[in-house]
Amino acid sequence: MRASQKDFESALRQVKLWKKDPGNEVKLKLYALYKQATEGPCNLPKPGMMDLVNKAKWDAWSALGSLPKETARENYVDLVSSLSAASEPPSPAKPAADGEQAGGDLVVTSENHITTITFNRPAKKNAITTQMYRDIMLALQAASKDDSVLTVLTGNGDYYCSGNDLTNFTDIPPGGPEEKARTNAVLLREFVDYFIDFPKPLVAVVNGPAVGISVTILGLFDLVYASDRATFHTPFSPLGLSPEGCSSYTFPKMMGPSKAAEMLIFGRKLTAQEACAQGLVTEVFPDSTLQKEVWTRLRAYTKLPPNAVRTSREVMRSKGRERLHAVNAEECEALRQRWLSEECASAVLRFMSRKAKL
Ligand SMILES: CCCC/C=C/CC(=O)SCCNC(=O)CCNC(=O)[C@H](O)C(C)(C)COP(=O)(O)OP(=O)(O)OC[C@H]1O[C@@H](n2cnc3c(N)ncnc32)[C@H](O)[C@@H]1OP(=O)(O)O
Repeated sequence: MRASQKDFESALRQVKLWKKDPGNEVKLKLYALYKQATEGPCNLPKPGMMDLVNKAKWDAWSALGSLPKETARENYVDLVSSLSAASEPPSPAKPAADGEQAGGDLVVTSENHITTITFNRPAKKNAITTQMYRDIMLALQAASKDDSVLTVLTGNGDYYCSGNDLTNFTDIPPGGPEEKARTNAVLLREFVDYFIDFPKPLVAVVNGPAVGISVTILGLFDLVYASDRATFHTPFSPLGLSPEGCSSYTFPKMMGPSKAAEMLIFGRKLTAQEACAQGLVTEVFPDSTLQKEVWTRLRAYTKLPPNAVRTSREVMRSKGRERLHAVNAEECEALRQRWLSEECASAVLRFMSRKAKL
């Protein structure tokens, strides 16, 4: 059945009522279909390379070619109705009370003296959004004060985490790319500082492939247990980026400068066994037994005298903390500049256009 002008207007009103941001990809599709339905094919000049947002919008609209206005209107109505019918948006993450589970892109649970923070965006391979960085910091703040002995980070689905959500870079504020780069650098520095200063043992249960920042911060963890399906990938150079999470310091210290260079400069992806041999991973488990073996072990660790555990950790960590803060500051400044580079802009556009399924 063809969508009428009334259906189209009703879909436009419906979009305004959505409580949850549908994400940049959906917004781009809606934008393109709206423009095509109301103005016809795109005949605007192509925006400059660094004007990421307008360039992405232009690409999405232009990709519709000579699609008739009526078909665009119909596709818009169909898209809105399919999205409106989809499941209710999850609630935002919050630090949980004992045993409580919060839904959303981040799930925080606290049970048996273990606080677990789970990346919960499996459809996006658990890519970390700006909100998730903030929610992780809130969760760490709460976990540092609760009665847990250990804090665990893990992922839901086939990935542990695909790193920074690359669409973070498309939402340019009024101050332009410079302001975006500055606020990202502040956010990143604060985020990594939370891991440097966290007072209790941090454990990663790496259930699948890990990319980018989810790999680099592992150098700040006490234990890293990985599935034999996990891989460890830091593709910074291809993205026009440079290392973060203090990895420029922790990785060479842990695996030697040359192995660290292979990962951090040349983007070599490590298997779980290789990462274990390099000291990044504590132990590798068959995927089928990972959960059972790891959680049994962690529960046993929580029975250890908690003050002794904290004291041992503090004496192991305190000496390097100041250095780590300095490294973090330096890495964030380098990244602030990288984010403004054409190399980085092209890489993000490449990723976005790969995904433009309009
Ligand atoms: C402000 C602080 C900044 C800190 C900076 C940190 C630096 C980094 O973390 S750099 C690393 C950034 N991450 C990446 O480069 C990974 C990009 N993703 C991929 O290469 C691939 O998606 C994958 C290898 C992880 C998985 O490939 P696969 O073919 O199996 O699945 P896809 O169809 O590509 O992905 C499914 C779905 O997930 C979306 N997605 C995956 N990763 C990201 C991401 N990092 N950012 C945003 N979205 C991501 C992907 O677009 C797909 O979505 P759709 O199904 O809607 O198309």
